[in-house]
Amino acid sequence: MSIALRLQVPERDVDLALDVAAGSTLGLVGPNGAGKSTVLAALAGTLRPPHARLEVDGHVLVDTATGRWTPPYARGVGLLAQEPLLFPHLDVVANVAFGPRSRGASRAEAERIAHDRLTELGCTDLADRRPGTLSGGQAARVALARALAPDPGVLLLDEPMAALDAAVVPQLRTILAQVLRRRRDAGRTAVLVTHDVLDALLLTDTLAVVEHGRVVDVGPTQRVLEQPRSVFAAELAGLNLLRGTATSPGLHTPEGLVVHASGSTPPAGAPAVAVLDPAAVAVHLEAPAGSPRNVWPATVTAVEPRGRRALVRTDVVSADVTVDAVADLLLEPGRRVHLVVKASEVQVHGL
Ligand SMILES: Nc1ncnc2c1ncn2[C@@H]1O[C@H](COP(=O)(O)OP(=O)(O)OP(=O)(O)O)[C@@H](O)[C@H]1O
Repeated sequence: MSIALRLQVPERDVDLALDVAAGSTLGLVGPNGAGKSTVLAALAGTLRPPHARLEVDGHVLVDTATGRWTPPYARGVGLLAQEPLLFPHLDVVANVAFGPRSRGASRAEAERIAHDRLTELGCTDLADRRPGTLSGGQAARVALARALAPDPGVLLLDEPMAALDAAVVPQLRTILAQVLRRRRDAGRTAVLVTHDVLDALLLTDTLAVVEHGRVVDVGPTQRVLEQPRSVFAAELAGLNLLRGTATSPGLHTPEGLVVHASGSTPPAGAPAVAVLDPAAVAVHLEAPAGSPRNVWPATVTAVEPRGRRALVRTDVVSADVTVDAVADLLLEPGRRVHLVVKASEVQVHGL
């Protein structure tokens, strides 16, 4: 099912358009308060936006210009929220059977569907349990089975793994990837809100970056993460991003930083971003003399240890260095340093 959404919610400063191809999974990423949940609520029908048009599979479900409004239950849209939200007084089968039952399936048919979904997700053994007796990971799988039971054309996933123990996340991610693959083959569509780069890479085909209620970048997930055009996507991918204006050797930032890059660059004067891996950034206390490389004076703002290495954040870009280097150079917030980066490690992309 394809989705075409135009959405304006002025009181939330949301004004955006999103298109999802049939059979694909769109990821939504962005800072807190950017508008991701607002998009899901508009798709699910739990929010009645002042200005919106929503087409699913060519059918107009919402059009505020004509007064058209399709209530949530008639949209063929399923939602998996962060919390499982299972009915505590019903056993697992009855929870999963609830959707098909309320859409008119007989009790036997709804239970058959519920058992099929539980089998698909490897949790038939939970069928007779009450939600209160399930672990977080088990409850998440049952909640997924319940969301899938009515076979929604569009599945909305609102950070489905955010509330889970880190230990069970990889398993649920694998299950979700299998489910989405099967649904994709049937032309079913999904929209996933996440803060996790692995979720984005493993579960989504297309990634949209939402900031301040606007889509600031959208495209194939790998492109959005590897050639980020927004600071948020760069951070998500663990990369540095500098915004500025393209020049013949690279880029100038509004703060006066000169960035030398290699490879093709956009025409001089065009708005552009420079992208570089923190592992390509060396930290020195003195500027190396006569270096043909990028040398940027910077001040350390934070040091984040990560095993044998540490991410040294500065007011310019971050550097990924060994913990030995942190100790030898006495790197700590406030320390003045010089960051050194080869031009061949910097890519400049037009915006
Ligand atoms: N029920 C509501 N009523 C009014 N404003 C809201 C409501 N929910 C969210 N907002 C506002 O709308 C804007 C977008 O919020 P939204 O929850 O959609 O962002 P988000 O990207 O999902 O954030 P998060 O990652 O924190 O969940 C924010 O300014 C928020 O304060």
